[in-house]
Amino acid sequence: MHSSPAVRLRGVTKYFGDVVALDGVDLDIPRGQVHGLVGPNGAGKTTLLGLLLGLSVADKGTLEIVGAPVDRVLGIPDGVAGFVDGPGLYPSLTARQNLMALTGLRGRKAGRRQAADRRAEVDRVLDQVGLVDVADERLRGYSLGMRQRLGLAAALLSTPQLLVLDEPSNGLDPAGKRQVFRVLSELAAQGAAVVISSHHMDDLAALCSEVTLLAGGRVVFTGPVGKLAAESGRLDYRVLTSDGAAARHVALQTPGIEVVTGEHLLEPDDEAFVARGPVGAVDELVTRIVGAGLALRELRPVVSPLEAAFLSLTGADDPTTSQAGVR
Ligand SMILES: Nc1ncnc2c1ncn2[C@@H]1O[C@H](COP(=O)(O)OP(=O)(O)OP(=O)(O)O)[C@@H](O)[C@H]1O
Repeated sequence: MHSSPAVRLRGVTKYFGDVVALDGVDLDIPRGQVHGLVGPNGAGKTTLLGLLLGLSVADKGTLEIVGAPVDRVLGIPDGVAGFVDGPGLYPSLTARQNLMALTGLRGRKAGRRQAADRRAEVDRVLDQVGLVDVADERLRGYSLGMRQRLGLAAALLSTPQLLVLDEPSNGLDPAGKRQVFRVLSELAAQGAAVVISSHHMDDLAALCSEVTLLAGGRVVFTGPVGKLAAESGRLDYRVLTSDGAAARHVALQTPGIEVVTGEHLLEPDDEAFVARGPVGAVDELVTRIVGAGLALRELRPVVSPLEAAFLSLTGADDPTTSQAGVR
């Protein structure tokens, strides 16, 4: 077993001209987990992924990947695979030809390998990502989701200890997403670290054991998803009862509960209302509604706990902006 984390950053700073894209980032990402990077636009997520992939170098600080210090030179560190801005593959070749070409390149580095071994490896990764049936079609005709899967297959060829992906579910249908998530989870279960960046809170909640929240180039939070959700002081719940007016009155009398108004939060003529408060106050509200002889027909978070934490920690949790999370 390896004791070093998959990623260790200390004081990492990256400038683009006057812009500070990363500002003194300290971060440890353990092996054996899918780790999510989340944050508003321009937070520094892609910049961080680029450093892990050796696409750029830090201006200050130190970076260690799978136990080895990263020098200030461009180039993908040993044991790392992945891509940002889409996988760089040849559109005029088939999926299988692309992957064979990649194993050929690697073969040159690691000594010649038998063509049969390479073919078996290519078949293995094609099967993992569900592209066997279309493996002999040219990429030119591939959809975005198929290209994403092929990019993942290419990354898996090297059995990475650190896999880095930007929005891995882009373009994937629900079945494709499930398959890709299973592959990522299996890789993590085998001891690798998988670092993904995403704006999709549902995906992050489903896939990641830990997340790092970046804002303005700084780490605002890093740790288990459950802990992040708990940091969100207040949650918004849609409350539907047998008597909207009476329940609203009960809510207004319940300590810690605020009734959030705003047409954007509800359907027109909706009997429901939105109650905002910490979990304990919402518990009390439910008890009071039932105690008042009203039937509670629905109680559901308006945004997921992860999204609520994101909004609160990045300072975007006023009612106007939280409507972005309302479906
Ligand atoms: N090549 C570049 N040249 C100049 N500025 C850059 C460059 N790359 C990133 N930046 C700037 O650095 C900051 C961080 O950008 P980055 O792309 O890392 O954010 P992000 O969190 O990935 O955002 P998004 O969610 O929009 O993809 C932004 O202010 C961005 O404009």
